[in-house]
Amino acid sequence: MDVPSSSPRRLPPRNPAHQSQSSSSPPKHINEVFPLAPPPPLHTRSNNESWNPQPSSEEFITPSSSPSKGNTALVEVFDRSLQLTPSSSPTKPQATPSKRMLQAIDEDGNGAGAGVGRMDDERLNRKNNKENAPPFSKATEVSQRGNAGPGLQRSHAQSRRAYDPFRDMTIDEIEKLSKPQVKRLKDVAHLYFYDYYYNLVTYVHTRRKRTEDWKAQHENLSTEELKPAWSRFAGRERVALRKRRTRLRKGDFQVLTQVGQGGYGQVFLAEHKETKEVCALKVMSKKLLFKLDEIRHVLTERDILTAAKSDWLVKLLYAFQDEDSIYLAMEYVPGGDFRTLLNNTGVLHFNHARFYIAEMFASVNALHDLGYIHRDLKPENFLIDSSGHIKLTDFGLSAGKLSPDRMESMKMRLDQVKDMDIPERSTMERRRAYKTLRETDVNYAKSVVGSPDYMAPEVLRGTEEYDFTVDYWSLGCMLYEALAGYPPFAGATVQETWHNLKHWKKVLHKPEYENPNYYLSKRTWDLIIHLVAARDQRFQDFKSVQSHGYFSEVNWGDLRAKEPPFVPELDSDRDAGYFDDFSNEADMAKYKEVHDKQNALESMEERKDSMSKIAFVGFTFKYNSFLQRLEMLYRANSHQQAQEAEP
Ligand SMILES: Nc1ncnc2c1ncn2[C@@H]1O[C@H](COP(=O)(O)OP(=O)(O)OP(=O)(O)O)[C@@H](O)[C@H]1O
Repeated sequence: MDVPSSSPRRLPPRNPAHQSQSSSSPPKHINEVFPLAPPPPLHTRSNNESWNPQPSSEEFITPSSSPSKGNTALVEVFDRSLQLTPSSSPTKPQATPSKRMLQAIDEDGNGAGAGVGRMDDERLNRKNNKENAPPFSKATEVSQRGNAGPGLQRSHAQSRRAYDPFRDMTIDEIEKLSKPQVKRLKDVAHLYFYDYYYNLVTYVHTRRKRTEDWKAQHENLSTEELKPAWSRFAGRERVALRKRRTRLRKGDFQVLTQVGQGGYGQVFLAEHKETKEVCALKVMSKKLLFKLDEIRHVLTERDILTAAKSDWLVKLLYAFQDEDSIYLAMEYVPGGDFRTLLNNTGVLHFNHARFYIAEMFASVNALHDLGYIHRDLKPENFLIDSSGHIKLTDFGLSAGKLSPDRMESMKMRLDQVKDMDIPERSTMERRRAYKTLRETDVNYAKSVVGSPDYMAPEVLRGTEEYDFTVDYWSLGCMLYEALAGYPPFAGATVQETWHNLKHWKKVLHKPEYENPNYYLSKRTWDLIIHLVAARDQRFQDFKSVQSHGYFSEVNWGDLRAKEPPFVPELDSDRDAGYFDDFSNEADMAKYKEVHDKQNALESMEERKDSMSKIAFVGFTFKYNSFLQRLEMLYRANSHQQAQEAEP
């Protein structure tokens, strides 16, 4: 057996083949898998259609030039637009450029200097009105008419109280509205409009601010000096405008290397070509998702990633799609996963195991706080960040139920092994058998059905209701593995593992060690048997876990401040040395079953009818902290409205 190491900073071996990745030399095989797109075509438009330094009609929605005031005003704008309540006429702020400056700009008749055309106010207004048409037309119309009908004339507070969204609906319609899919689309629509308004308002605000700053900085220049400076400024603005109009595509990312292979696609280390932002880009084939009936799961994963504001959960930077694939660009977590750490260390020192299991509980609790159950936790889902702390990823199965195919397959396996004759095995035998199984059965870890080692029996059986404590079971199995060197139900073959799970009560034993210096303390075993336990014997909540004696040395309020046992040694933020080398045949062999299954599915006849665009509505996302704050404000606001409306 491996002797647990107590050296605090011994690092698991790295993968020298793909350490620091540079964007200039992507490995050849990656370009074959993921051909680099040509540079985006330059945006072409007429000379006249360029940025105009004059305040435009769309600026009326910028009530203040001070950012903090602007934010409050923004919420009011959203509030107003959502309520369709007329407010006092929006004021049109007057930018007051210095006379000399305007003179200098206007002198050549083209406004913004050589090469930069100028759109006259009227055309710009027309263009802006067109751009703003859908969300603003109603509100503008209302405020211009000054007579919005009895409902819309009420005061702000009155209209809030009197608003009943179900007023004119039939029972059928109300029922439809209560369905989860419809609720999700409603949330997506909300977010869409927030995003729309946020973009619109901040764009105008920052554009005005930039112009004002520029004017303030150039106040003392002579007329001759002003013209070229203005021309340069206008050029930069044109670039900013162009950028604003482009949608994210896979060609915007330079793939550096592959870092992961999942059941539905690959994960790449990638870099945004323009901003140089590094991310983990998860690419999933739409065809495969349809065929595996996994769309709901991927949408949930995107929803969770979007909602994740915790340091314990991997953050989503962007989500986008094209005809064939969907893309999740997540923060890149460079220290590899907990499986690699376990493989490299064998058995963990008891203090190190405590550190990791406490962090794993904290991350799983962050997911539970969002209202989701993971259901399929395994060491591969826990990533180690650059500081050595844990982050949870892969929320694909947190959608409610496993796919019917997978449930069927699991039930079949449980049924097949029920009468198997398994010899009694000692801890040592089981530890050795597990090691051999992992080493020889290269597909063990990546089986498409999933290795059942960590799954709670009620999830495997699929016949009864279950709750978030199924994740406690999985964490208990991981703690057992970290201390024993094998998960509690691991057998010498996969069938034996299924058999052990079926008879888990009989199979669960306290591990023994060859080295007499090692043993499981009473409190450690007590914790494990309250995690790997029947539903009614298991811990019922996170508080009970936290207050168990095993964690008495753990400061739950400040986990991330504690120095981790291992801190990855990274050459740069593009270092992929802690992940498998996907250009190495031996490393790739363990993904063979996944690839074969994916290829077989890909070549099956397509169900074009179901590949409808509607399935992925609301997938697109761009990380935006302000937007998230706004969403929270909106929720708080709705809550307040609901309370006000109560009799
Ligand atoms: N944000 C990230 N940073 C670094 N590596 C990552 C990141 N996300 C995923 N990976 C790597 O990619 C692997 C596969 O990712 P993930 O588990 O999300 O894919 P999946 O298709 O959902 O897998 P599964 O079939 O297990 O559900 C992970 O085990 C990990 O090694």
